[in-house]
Order: sequence, then C-alpha cells, then structure tokens
Amino acid sequence: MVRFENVGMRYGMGPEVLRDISFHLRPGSFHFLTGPTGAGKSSLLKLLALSHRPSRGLVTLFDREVSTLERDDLPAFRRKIGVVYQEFRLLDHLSAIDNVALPLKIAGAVDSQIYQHVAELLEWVGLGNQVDAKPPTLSGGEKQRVAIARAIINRPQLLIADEPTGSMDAEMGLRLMRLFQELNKIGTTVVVATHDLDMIQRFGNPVMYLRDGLLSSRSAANIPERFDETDT
Ligand SMILES: Nc1ncnc2c1ncn2[C@@H]1O[C@H](COP(=O)(O)OP(=O)(O)OP(=O)(O)O)[C@@H](O)[C@H]1O
Repeated sequence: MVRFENVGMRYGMGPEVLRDISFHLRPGSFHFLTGPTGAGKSSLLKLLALSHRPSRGLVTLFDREVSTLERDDLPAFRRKIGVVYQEFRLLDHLSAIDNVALPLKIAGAVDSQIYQHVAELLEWVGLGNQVDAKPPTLSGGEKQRVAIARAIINRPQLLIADEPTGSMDAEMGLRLMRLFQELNKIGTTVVVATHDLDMIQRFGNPVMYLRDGLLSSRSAANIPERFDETDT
C-alpha cells in the first residue's frame, strides 16, 4: 500500500526536514503519527498525499513508485486518497454539503445519488443543521468536521488526517476517531497525525514516532510522556 525507502525531504534549498525515512504500511492498517512540534509530521503527510515530492529515496503508493507518475496520472491517484488538512482547506464559496459532495462529483456521480448520502454523513458528524452553511460562518470544530466528511465521503483506500480532532471537544473527537475505525474495518488504510497521547493510548494502534526528521516505530505504551524529555 505504502512504502518509503530511505526518503529525505527538504523545502527548496533548505535543510532536510525528513531524513532516511523507511517504513511500510500494510493495506488495511491504522497508524498514528506523533512527535514534537516541528518534527516533520505534516511534511511526511504531504509526501503521502502526493502534494510534495521526496528530495531523495523512494516512495511507493498503490504499487507505483511516485517519481514514475506522470502529471496525467495524479488525479486518479489522488482520488484514492482522502486528506484531512490541518488548516481544513474548504472552499469558502460552497456550502458544507457542496464541499463534502465535491469528491463524489469529481468522481462522476450524479446529483441524485449524492445528496442524501452526503446529508446523512453530515448528520452523523453532528452538522445536520448546518448543511447549507458556508465555511466562514462555521466554528473551527465545525469546519474540521466538514473537512473530515469530505475526506471520507468516497471511502478512500488511504485516509491521511493531520490533527483531525484538534479543534473539537473530546467527545466529538472520539466519535470521529470511531468513524475512522469503522472505515478502517472495511479496508481503508489510515494514518492519523496527532499530539493527543490520551487518544493514542486509548486506541492502541501502532505509532510512528518522528523526532528531528527521523522516524522510529513504537507501541502506544512506549511514547515519551512529554516530547521534550529525552527519548527512552
Ligand atoms: N512550507 C515550508 N517551507 C519551509 N520549511 C517548512 C515548510 N513547512 C514546514 N517547514 C519546516 O519543516 C519542519 C517540519 O515541519 P512540519 O510542519 O512537517 O512539522 P510537524 O511535526 O507537523 O509540526 P506540528 O506538530 O507543529 O504541526 C519544520 O522545521 C518547519 O519549520
């Protein structure tokens, strides 16, 4: 599903922010990605989301090494990936329901098949009364839930979420993580970047731990309690 081999990444001519990253994600697995602020979590997710290319090493997604992808291949690849961005990236001129419907429309579904399904998902994430609201009128947590609904509406093969529950209360955060779990049970591979150690420990999924651009794998029970402490 996903394979990184000795991957490095830099922004422009800057220093490497990811170094010698190697890992393999099996189809249908569910991993947390954590580590101190600035460790490179969002950068690693950008590589997974095909929004940035590695500066060295090999990234293989869905059995294709990404440097061999042509520009024309990218849309079909991206349709297999659902992304929840830290900064949401909703379209402000579209209503919540139209934001969430967009991936289905791009995939060619006709309106009559879309809207009931989208409305049900918005209801499920607690936004049944806000389907016609535009993002600028929504709170941070509401925007985040629209972004999550948009990322999962077409049951992506790979779901990548950057701090997906950071703007909502703990109860709603748990509800949405359970939604990710359900999606995972029916086959979606999930990677969730989070600082929320309680969440990681509660769910117990394997953890990818980044520090200063270097990756190690951990169990949920073996993450430094405070990231600024020396690693154990
Ligand atoms: N667009 C960019 N241009 C240049 N440097 C960047 C850019 N985005 C991130 N960086 C740098 O890359 C490094 C890793 O940043 P990244 O955002 O991936 O970390 P993070 O682990 O996601 O942090 P946080 O937990 O605060 O979200 C940091 O040193 C950051 O300053």
